Amino acid sequence: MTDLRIGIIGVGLMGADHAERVVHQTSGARLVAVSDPDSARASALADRLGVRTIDDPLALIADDEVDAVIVASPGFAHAEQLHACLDHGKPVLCEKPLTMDAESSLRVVEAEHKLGRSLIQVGFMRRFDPEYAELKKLLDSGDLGRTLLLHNVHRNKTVPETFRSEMIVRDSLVHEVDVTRWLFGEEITRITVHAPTPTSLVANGALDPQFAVFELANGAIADVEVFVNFQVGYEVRCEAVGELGSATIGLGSGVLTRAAGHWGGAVPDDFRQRFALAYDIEVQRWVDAAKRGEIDGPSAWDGYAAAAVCTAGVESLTTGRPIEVEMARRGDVLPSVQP
Ligand SMILES: NC(=O)c1ccc[n+]([C@@H]2O[C@H](COP(=O)([O-])OP(=O)(O)OC[C@H]3O[C@@H](n4cnc5c(N)ncnc54)[C@H](O)[C@@H]3O)[C@@H](O)[C@H]2O)c1
Ligand SMILES: O[C@H]1[C@H](O)[C@@H](O)[C@H](O)[C@@H](O)[C@H]1O
Repeated sequence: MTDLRIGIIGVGLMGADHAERVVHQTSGARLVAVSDPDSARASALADRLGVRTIDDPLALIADDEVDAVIVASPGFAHAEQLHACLDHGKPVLCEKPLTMDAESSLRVVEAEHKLGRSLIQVGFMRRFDPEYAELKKLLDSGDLGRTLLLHNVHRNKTVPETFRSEMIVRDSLVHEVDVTRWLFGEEITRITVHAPTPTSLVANGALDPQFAVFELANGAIADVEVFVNFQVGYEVRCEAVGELGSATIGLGSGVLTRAAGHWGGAVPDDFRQRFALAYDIEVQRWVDAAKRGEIDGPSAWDGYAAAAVCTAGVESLTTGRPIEVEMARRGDVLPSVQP
């Protein structure tokens, strides 16, 4: 079968990483074009990888040589670019978040449903991380009994100055929203986001760290510490507590060294090292599925559900109150899709 010809929109940290992945790691796919308003950045990458630049992202989506699109622009640009992909019938792997709020995400879900084809996969890559996948398998096996609690830690070394309190919910906490829904197979019905004393090391007034509590439809609870200016490095941990035992992932059990009066290992700098394998698997499975006219991963509905929880999360952060999550009923929005 011929290669899937891919165009990438937004080639900052994540888009450039995906570009290298498509060129060097992914079989059955070929990178043909990139687009970024920072034209120097786009040209430098395109020259190095031997592909075209197309200034206007919507022109990249419409381009005849592009079969499928990876959207790695900032979240505020996703809605317009996703609708354009749907209008042109092109499969798209869209980095999280699907869009910045529940309402615009629901419009995307509805537009895709109208087409009658699943064209959108959302970049919730933790579902492809071997440790998370093993945890999911263990919980589904029932060996730990019913899962009652989930404790999560999500720390970034630093984030850009522009990353403010709301972004911590919509762009960072959104990962735990997705893994919680996925691990439990249940919706989050209520969210409370607490803002403890912020770190003094950020000058933009961001409420960082945050501590969120998710209440699920089945009565289970998940908690999340999200701290995006932790200084040390990238840490993502998750402990599930069941009736018969617990399981923890993300302890960084790489090489431990003992030398000169110290022992220890390395902490990755950011997500590109910690989740490298997850991104590789995610992109390969998306390419394989796109060639079959399918998706193989989190759907637009999953992106919408996460956006609905984060919309309530931002309200909780600003009011200090627990907020009920308002989510459309799946059967009303997607009448012809199995529950
Ligand atoms: N799955 C993950 O673990 C992961 C990790 C990092 C980022 N992300 C997601 O990837 C996306 C990009 O994040 P990043 O960290 O690479 O950000 P970044 O700021 O490093 O890069 C964003 C790029 O998009 C370009 N851009 C700005 N406006 C644009 C527009 N309207 N159209 C096209 N390009 C535009 C910028 O010039 C920049 O080059 C976000 O949605 C983010 O949440 C996901
Ligand atoms: O966009 C990034 C990305 O999604 C990372 O995986 C997450 O750890 C960061 O907090 C977020 O800012």
